[in-house]
Amino acid sequence: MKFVDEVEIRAEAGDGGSGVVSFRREKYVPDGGPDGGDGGDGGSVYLQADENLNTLIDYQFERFHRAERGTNGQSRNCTGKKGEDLVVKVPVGTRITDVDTQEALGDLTQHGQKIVVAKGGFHGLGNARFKSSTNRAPRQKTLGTPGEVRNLKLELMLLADVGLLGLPNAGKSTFIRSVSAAKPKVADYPFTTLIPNLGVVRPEANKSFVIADIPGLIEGASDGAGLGIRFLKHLERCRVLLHVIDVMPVDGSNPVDNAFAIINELHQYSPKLAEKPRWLVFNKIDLLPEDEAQALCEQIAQELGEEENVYRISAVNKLNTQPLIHDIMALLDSMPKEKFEEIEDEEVEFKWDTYHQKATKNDDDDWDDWDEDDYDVEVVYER
Ligand SMILES: Nc1nc2c(ncn2[C@@H]2O[C@H](COP(=O)(O)OP(=O)(O)OP(=O)(O)O)[C@@H](O)[C@H]2O)c(=O)[nH]1
Repeated sequence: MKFVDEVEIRAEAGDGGSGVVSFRREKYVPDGGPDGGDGGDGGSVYLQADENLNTLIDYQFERFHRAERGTNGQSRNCTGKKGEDLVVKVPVGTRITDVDTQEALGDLTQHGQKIVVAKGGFHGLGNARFKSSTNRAPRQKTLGTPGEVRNLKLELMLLADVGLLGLPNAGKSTFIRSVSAAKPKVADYPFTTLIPNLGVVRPEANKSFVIADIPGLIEGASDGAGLGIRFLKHLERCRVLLHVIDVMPVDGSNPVDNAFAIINELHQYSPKLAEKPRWLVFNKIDLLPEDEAQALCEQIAQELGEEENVYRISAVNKLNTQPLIHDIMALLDSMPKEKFEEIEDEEVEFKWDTYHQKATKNDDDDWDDWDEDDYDVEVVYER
């Protein structure tokens, strides 16, 4: 299972500076020779892995990355200045592909690893370079070459940092929509149409985390069918759970009973997930006057035996959501980072159950003439 963060950027290296034509002119030196200097090389664009980043989201807002061009040469044999390189930081695990040629340029798998994605142009030559015994006053020079320009696709496998729990209708999707800055792509879902809701939350520039709904926790996913187990394996690596509780369920049910139902299900479903830090998020507090909402949430939290890390929000109105996401970011920053390793897909066992031979073949038949129509092959696979 993969959550893929994907962005396209454009990397433009600097052009090389051109060489110049110039001659030495000094008093009392009548025929000063050529002194036109070379240009400077253009700067290149590099991508470098940085373990402090964990999504590519910043590059959705910042697509163009240009390195400096080299300056032209000058008289008195002065060489132009080399254009400054540009180093673009990306998270460890980023895969880079050239969009136009589909060429894979590489994977950045270690902190600090750096690759050049657009090479700076080469400098042009000044006329001093063309001086020879036969041509003492050359008027030749060359131009700098253009810097490389590439459209790049950056892809990153994401881990969900935060898992959302809650009954249907508690407001999980609304919450993800209201706090997220982008939606990563969900790839690889061959067996299901049940797509988890995902969002990248970006409390400030260069800081982000991934939040994921836990779909089907209640509706029988514990039988292990399809997505349930695979998704759960992925989520077992999230670092905090948010338990979203509807303070005013439309069906008139009791929020405490509802919360206990989720907690029980969680323990049954995945003891590993049940051990994660779990914060209570009371949602839809806009439906009640403030003091009533506060009293009700305190009472429910008390009945659940959870006094710490309790939040009251209205996902629809984005009320109090900012302090919550800042606290999550602070918690995640304080925890050690998990490295991404792709979780192996559940094995599908192929069982060749029936293999009927229709035609009778003699041992001396030529097996190269094997024709699959001669056989009635049935494949049964069991999960
Ligand atoms: N008044 C109010 N309504 C809300 C709030 N948050 C969500 N809702 C409403 O509650 C309903 C359910 O919200 P969803 O976000 O779809 O809930 P969900 O938990 O994702 O539900 P499932 O997708 O069924 O799991 C929608 O009609 C929302 O508009 C809120 O803060 N205040």
